[in-house]
Amino acid sequence: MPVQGNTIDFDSARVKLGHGSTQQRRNGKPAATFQNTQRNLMQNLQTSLELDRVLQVFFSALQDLLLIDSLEYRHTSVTTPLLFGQPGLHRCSYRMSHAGNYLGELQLSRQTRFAEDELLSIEGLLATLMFPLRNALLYREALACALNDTLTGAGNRLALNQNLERDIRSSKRSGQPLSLMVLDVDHFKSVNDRYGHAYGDEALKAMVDCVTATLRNVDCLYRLGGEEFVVLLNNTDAEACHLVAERIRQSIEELQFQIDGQPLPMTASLGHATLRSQDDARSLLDRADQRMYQAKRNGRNQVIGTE
Ligand SMILES: Nc1nc2c(ncn2[C@@H]2O[C@H](COP(=O)(O)OP(=O)(O)OP(=O)(O)O)[C@@H](O)[C@H]2O)c(=O)[nH]1
Repeated sequence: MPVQGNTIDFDSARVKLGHGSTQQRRNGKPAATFQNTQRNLMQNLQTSLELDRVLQVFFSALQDLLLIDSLEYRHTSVTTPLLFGQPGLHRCSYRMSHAGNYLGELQLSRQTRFAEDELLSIEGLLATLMFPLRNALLYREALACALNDTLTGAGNRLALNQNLERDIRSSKRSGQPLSLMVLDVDHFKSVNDRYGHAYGDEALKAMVDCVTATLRNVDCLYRLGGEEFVVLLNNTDAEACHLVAERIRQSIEELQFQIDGQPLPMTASLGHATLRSQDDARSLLDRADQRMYQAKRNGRNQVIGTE
């Protein structure tokens, strides 16, 4: 597939912007088209800090000016590339950076080859995208910091509160079941006491990786605090939740975590609960929590899902 590649540092792109704006004449379109597009783009890009939205606005503006079939955006912080439109045969791609900061890779495509003056237009508009894109990436990063536990990368309590409220509303509206489980690592104090806090941290991270690997992409793990975690399972009834909880319990038991080459056996106790019509976030969490304590009292390393 033919690719016209470019590395674009936005400082130099801004120089090209002046050049491009005087030369924009495509298929008989008046020069004002580029300037109008750019002016509209400037205004519309101010309306959102969401990366998806910013790129969608940019894609629409490009399509106003040029024939473009698709836009694909990749960045190390974005797990799945963001794709708008249907990819065509010919592509031009840009690796974007500003003041030494990597801003991602953007690829445009269509069925016919891009002409030089079109590439100039694209670069001119890319310069307009620079600050909104940088701000959207910073916003994303700030959100991730605000909503994730810094040690383990699991969601934090704020994220749990937000998502649980949202999921309860959606479950009550749709009638789809919603379950959650509370997980607490067993005898974790003895890990810290025996090996030190730093190794305790490593053990917690390994446990979180293990639980995450056991979950579907749509299921989320949150750290309530200390060695206590919550897993939120949408569209999941009590029976299915029990199976998932049992799978998690087993995978933690089988986790081959080592400290200085020595195996460190780890287990966890889990309690789960499924949303009832009269439940709110507090009562649902409390019920799962009580069952987790029941599992502790029963001897730990087990799952309890009914009273
Ligand atoms: N390394 C590390 N330890 C933590 C962290 N947060 C909490 N802890 C420790 O986790 C331990 C929890 O101890 P307890 O509440 O007594 O529970 P436990 O020893 O796991 O015993 P049971 O829950 O009854 O099975 C304490 O030693 C805390 O210091 C953390 O971020 N890192």
